Amino acid sequence: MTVRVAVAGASGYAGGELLRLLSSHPAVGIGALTAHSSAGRPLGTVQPQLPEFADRILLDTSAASLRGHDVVFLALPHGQSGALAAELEPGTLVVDCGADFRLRDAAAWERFYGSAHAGTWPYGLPELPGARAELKGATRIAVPGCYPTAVTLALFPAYAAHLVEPEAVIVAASGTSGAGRALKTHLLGTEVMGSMSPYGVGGGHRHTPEIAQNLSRTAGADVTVSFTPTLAPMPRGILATCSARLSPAAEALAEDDVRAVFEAAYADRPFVRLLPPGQWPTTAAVLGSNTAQVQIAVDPHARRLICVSAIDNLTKGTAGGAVQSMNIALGLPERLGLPMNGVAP
Ligand SMILES: NC(=O)C1=CN([C@@H]2O[C@H](COP(=O)(O)OP(=O)(O)OC[C@H]3O[C@@H](n4cnc5c(N)ncnc54)[C@H](OP(=O)(O)O)[C@@H]3O)[C@@H](O)[C@H]2O)C=CC1
Ligand SMILES: CC(=O)N[C@@H](CCC(=O)OP(=O)(O)O)C(=O)O
Repeated sequence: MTVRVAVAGASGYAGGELLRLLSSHPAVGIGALTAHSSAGRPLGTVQPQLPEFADRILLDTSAASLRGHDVVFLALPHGQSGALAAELEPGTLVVDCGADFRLRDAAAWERFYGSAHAGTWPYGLPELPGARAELKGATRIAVPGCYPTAVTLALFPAYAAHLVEPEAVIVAASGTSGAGRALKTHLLGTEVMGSMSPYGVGGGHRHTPEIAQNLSRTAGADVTVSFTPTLAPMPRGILATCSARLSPAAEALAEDDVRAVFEAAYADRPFVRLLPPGQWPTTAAVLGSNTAQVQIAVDPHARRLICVSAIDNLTKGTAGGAVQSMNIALGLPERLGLPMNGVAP
């Protein structure tokens, strides 16, 4: 079977990573590639790392150019997906890398994104308990944000097993590609090189409600999240350091017992790797791979559980996660076409 796939936003970072992965996916044939300001140009002029598609002319992003495919990936700025998806055939699988359909709470959407809520689609984080059943056969999928992917993978076992209190503190560093390709002053090389800086401090980042939604869904109770993102001088990668107070019952557990809970939770999640004791996740080790590395520690003095994860924001954090969800939706093997190994050094 060949699945005919279109990529909208093929000139952007997420679109480029989708094409890198889809080009070696054995069940996929690449159809239309669309863009906005780069429409009319050959893809090779904006994605020189993809020689296989160098001569493909980027089309305008419209329903007309995207219709007639089995799968359409949308890698567009927030707010662009809803109207476009509504014009595509209901039987087409639409996988949206943007945020438009991630949140269930319309009020939270309006507060953090400042526009009308478009709706809610099945959430494309297959590792979350119950997610695979929801994704199988789905024709609309909302791919998670990159920080929510890193944080949720690190913390969900603790919330699923009620090891921690419903209040998490997260500090995460991201590479600059997380902000997309469009030129932004704070991402100029001279300002970003040799420096780390926080942003969205004080609960203002739009991924805060998405992280809370994932952890609350897992815990079956409201989880409050304090999330501080930071910008790191590297092109790709997220390192998320997450902690939560141990629940009274879990305080008596040895670290090995907590570890056993995480091992069980990740047992059938091929893209999550709990590292051996003493080894810590690094962004370098997951570069270009769809793997999330996780490590945990119990801090008995502070009575907190610390969970650290590393992902490549463009692979597991966007395009890889999107392809993984596509595989499940179409009934293909979850790992098909996805790299488990990274690029190093
Ligand atoms: N970067 C990341 O780590 C992650 C990104 N995402 C999401 O994926 C989506 C794409 O992000 P990313 O690739 O980083 O962004 P980029 O800025 O790199 O790319 C944006 C793409 O959208 C196109 N575009 C721009 N404006 C419009 C418009 N008005 N209408 C239609 N198309 C338009 C651009 O075309 P052109 O260049 O021709 O103008 C380009 O192809 C976003 O929703 C983002 O939030 C999700 C998770 C992580
Ligand atoms: C470093 C950086 O700027 N990162 C982006 C997150 C990227 C991401 O996951 O994106 P979406 O939710 O937009 O899909 C940010 O903080 O806005």
